[in-house]
Amino acid sequence: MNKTMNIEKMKIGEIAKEYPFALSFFESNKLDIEGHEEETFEEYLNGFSEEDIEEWAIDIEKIRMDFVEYISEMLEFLGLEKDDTVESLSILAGRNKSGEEEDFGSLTIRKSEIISIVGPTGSGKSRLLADIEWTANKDTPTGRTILINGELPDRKWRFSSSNKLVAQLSQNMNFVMDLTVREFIELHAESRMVENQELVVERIIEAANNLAGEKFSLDTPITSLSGGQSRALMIADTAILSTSPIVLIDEIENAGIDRKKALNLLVGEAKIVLMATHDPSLALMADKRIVIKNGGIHKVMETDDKEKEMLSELEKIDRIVNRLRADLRAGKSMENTINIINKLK
Ligand SMILES: Nc1ncnc2c1ncn2[C@@H]1O[C@H](COP(=O)(O)OP(=O)(O)OP(=O)(O)O)[C@@H](O)[C@H]1O
Repeated sequence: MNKTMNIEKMKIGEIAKEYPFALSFFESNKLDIEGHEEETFEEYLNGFSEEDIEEWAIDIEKIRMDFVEYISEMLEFLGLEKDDTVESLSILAGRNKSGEEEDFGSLTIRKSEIISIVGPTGSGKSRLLADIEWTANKDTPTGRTILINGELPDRKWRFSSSNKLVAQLSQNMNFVMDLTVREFIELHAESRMVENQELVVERIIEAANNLAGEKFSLDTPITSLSGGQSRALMIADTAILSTSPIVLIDEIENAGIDRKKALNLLVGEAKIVLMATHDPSLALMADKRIVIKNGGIHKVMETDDKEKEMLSELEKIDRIVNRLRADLRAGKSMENTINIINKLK
């Protein structure tokens, strides 16, 4: 459906919120909309007196038509007229580091699928994530192409900041801004135009503290968060605030947070999730894994039933290692945990 059809029936305040670029139309036409937020654009135009119209040589009918056309052109330019749902993401083969063609042809990942990316250090896992983030079109070192819903993606995904295709969680999380945790979350919530900000802030801090070992508060300056805490904050923030249909995760393992909880939080909704990992349990939580070798996609493997069965065993081992880590961090002897392990044998 054409979204501009009802624009004249929308209140000016709503227009400004939904189509921020409309403000530059009002400005360039010297239309002062302040205080008229509750009126529709039609009512606003009808509100001009005969004297105003004469004095300012306002052509009401022309402004009305120009406005509808402007909004419609902007929406088309930004690609917002189309349906936004991302059903699938496809990777079309490029070349490995030696310049040889990748031979997997193409790989299509559908909504709600989790894909892990594995391979030796330096093999090109982050490069693949970067290709997806940039929606590569043979314009990255790998020569790969990324399709969304089977087509070359729209321009809007590269340019829009509030409507991003991809939410990226990377290894390095260096905050330089002088903000408290609360201010940081509020800033994000504002830019995403969420309603009920206070509730969202509370949910994010709660989820973040649920992932991080050492708790932090809303008044903590973000620059004094530890690596694990800032990672936990970013994960909770992305999971709860981000509307991006694709989530890319570069190594959650070394962050000192509960990785499995983090993954569950991120995967909660119908999203496409790709994560680079060296961790067997995380890799087994994925439906498929992409094996990278020498910069190229070497093969794509399904997680088979035998491996899935192993997952619960692996989780037991992880729990023991986590316990030992907690002992270690708290300055306790690890003997107690070791005794428990021995009893389980
Ligand atoms: N197909 C390719 N063609 C050319 N350069 C590539 C290709 N794939 C990866 N590279 C380059 O190789 C380098 C290492 O890749 P990358 O950082 O993606 O490795 P990684 O697997 O993520 O490593 P780590 O496990 O250490 O994080 C990067 O500079 C990347 O741009």
